[in-house]
Amino acid sequence: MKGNKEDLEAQIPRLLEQTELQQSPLYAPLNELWSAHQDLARRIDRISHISDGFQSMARQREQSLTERLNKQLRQLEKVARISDRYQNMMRDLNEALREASTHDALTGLGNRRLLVDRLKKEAERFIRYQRPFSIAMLDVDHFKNINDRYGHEVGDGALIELARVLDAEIRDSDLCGRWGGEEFLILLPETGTAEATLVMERVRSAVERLTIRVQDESVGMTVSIGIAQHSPNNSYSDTISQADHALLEAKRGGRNQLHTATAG
Ligand SMILES: Nc1nc2c(ncn2[C@@H]2O[C@H](COP(=O)(O)OP(=O)(O)OP(=O)(O)O)[C@@H](O)[C@H]2O)c(=O)[nH]1
Repeated sequence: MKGNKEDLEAQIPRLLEQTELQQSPLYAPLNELWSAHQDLARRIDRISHISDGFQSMARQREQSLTERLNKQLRQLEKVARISDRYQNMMRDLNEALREASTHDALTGLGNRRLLVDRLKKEAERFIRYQRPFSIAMLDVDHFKNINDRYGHEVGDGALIELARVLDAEIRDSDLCGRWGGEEFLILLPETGTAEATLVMERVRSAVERLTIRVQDESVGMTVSIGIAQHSPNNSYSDTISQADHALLEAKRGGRNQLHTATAG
């Protein structure tokens, strides 16, 4: 069919050019038919051109839409990554803030706020279940001398070492925190005076054995300790006061010793 069409398209113009055929009655209708055919072919050509253009435009639009979507997707992924990182940072920051608000920066032990919090809970437990607990107040003897003689930095180092020993000597269920300066508080849950005295004597003796090296010198320290058992009708701060008074007695008694508050 294709071959025939090509033949005809070559043949007809050739026939129409032959002057001797122009006399034929078929000449005029053939000429007219040929012009109409050519007109139609030109129009079909134009339409297919337009359609091609339209298709490539649609393809381009489709491509640029895909590109735009991919770009947006990449941006969203980036935002999600940043948001993940931001959330992790916030979590770490919260954790650091929580740690800073409940722990002492120098020794790493719990601070006064954490101790008070635990003391309140222990006092509530006492009211509900009558579970005994004791408090030991501990103060470094003549600590000022260490600072004055070796400097504040050595004093800081001594407090860090002391905190390590205190923490190592108590039980997991006990809580040792820095009450302030060179004063520490140890909370002993489920513990009456007799048992608290045994634990704290162990602590006192461990501190006595502790020495810190300052150049060629070995520097030692001792602690005085006041113990009080929480009792009915007392608030937790009453018990702290009793332990404080007992500590004062231990200092008065010559330091490096324990004193236990009388019940009441
Ligand atoms: N290096 C250092 N020293 C501290 C810190 N907190 C408190 N001190 C010092 O601890 C010393 C406490 O001195 P005092 O209250 O006179 O008591 P002390 O010398 O321990 O004597 P007694 O308690 O009576 O045995 C002061 O010199 C404070 O400056 C600290 O974080 N680092």
